[in-house]
Amino acid sequence: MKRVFIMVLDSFGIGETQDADKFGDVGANTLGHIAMWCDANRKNSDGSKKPLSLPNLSRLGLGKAAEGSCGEFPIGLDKDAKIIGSYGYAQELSSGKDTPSGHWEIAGVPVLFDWGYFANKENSFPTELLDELVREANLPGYLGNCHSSGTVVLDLLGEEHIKTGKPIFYTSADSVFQIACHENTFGLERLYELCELVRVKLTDGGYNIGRVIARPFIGDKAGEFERTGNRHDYAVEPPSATVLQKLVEEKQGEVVSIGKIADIYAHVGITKKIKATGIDALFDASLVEMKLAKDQTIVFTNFVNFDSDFGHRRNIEGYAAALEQFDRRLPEMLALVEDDDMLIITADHGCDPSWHGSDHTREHIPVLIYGPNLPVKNLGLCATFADIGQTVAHYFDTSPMDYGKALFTFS
Ligand SMILES: O=P(O)(O)O[C@H]1O[C@H](CO)[C@@H](O)[C@H]1O
Ligand SMILES: [Mn+2]
Ligand SMILES: [Mn+2]
Repeated sequence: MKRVFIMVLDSFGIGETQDADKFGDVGANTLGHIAMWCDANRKNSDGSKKPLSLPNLSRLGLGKAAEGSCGEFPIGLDKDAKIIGSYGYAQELSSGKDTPSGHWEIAGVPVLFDWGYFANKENSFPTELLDELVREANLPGYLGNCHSSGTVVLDLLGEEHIKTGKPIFYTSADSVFQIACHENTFGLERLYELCELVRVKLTDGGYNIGRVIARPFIGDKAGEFERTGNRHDYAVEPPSATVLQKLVEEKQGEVVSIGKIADIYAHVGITKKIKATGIDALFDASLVEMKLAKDQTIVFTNFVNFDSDFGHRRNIEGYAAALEQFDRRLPEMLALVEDDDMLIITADHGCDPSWHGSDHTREHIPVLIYGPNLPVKNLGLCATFADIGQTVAHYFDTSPMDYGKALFTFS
């Protein structure tokens, strides 16, 4: 039975890439800096040090992959862990350090063109586009129109939004048009409709923007607003067939999306979609689908919370605790990996919570691959995230991907 389980820890980078200077990210290291922070700051109740503890990811080779990536073993992780899988680190060929680029490249399709960006920090969106939106969606106006962190912008403009009914438009260093609206006062369906309109305008207008993101929230006043699990991403389609699409079309296989995966691939090459909110719920859903998975199936989960709740929020302590929570549950997942299966634990970019600003960071991703019948070896540097997609293509014996090299041979 052939099954692949891909777990993306969204934003879990393990050290700067060679081209990090182009992104202002020289020195960024999501895992390394979390580990350093824990070693320096975290204490047990008796006052003793409480370093980062990831024993199960360490058994999959995380510490050694990170050491390969940046030259330093993450402080606190177990250097002597008995390694049970293959481990390495990958650099990104894609031009951006965003979620779709990272995921598409993992599935064998790097983004070699340049996305469009709204580069201006203030008055970020073109006036003619905003005017059209106001007219066609019958809006009383808009708020924001700037670069911002999505939680900061709520504290700043959430109350005014409730009072005026004007949606909050904002963007970031990514190729995104984000819209925050109150679920009750503005209405969730109305927010989705507005996003759909913006998606059409951006595509038809040739803006080349990767995603429109609906950011619904609840609460009554600044400091108490909360974003809900009803976030919805409207992505463009990958430029060519991903390994997901090849498995479905060439082998009549199944691809089960858990969390944001379906949205990220614009629903192309996905046969089943499960939504879940929070690391535990995403983990639970992954276990359920792994148990149900038949031959020729990929179960593909995106753990968005590492990025959205901790990376962008620059919350080092929270990121560390979330990693430990994931790690504690990992034995439940390892127990479901059968003889011919392949479990891949990886990431889509970095988002160093110790870094300036609130954007992603250009980093290597970990490539941790486990299966009872697979080799245990150091994979070293993978020249592209697409090595993962090519490995999966070889494993399922689909037509090969244009990018990446298979990390193993399969008989
Ligand atoms: O600050 P929030 O709203 O979480 O936004 C972040 O989430 C977007 C999608 O990952 C990124 O482009 C970044 O802007
Ligand atoms: Mn991401
Ligand atoms: Mn992000």
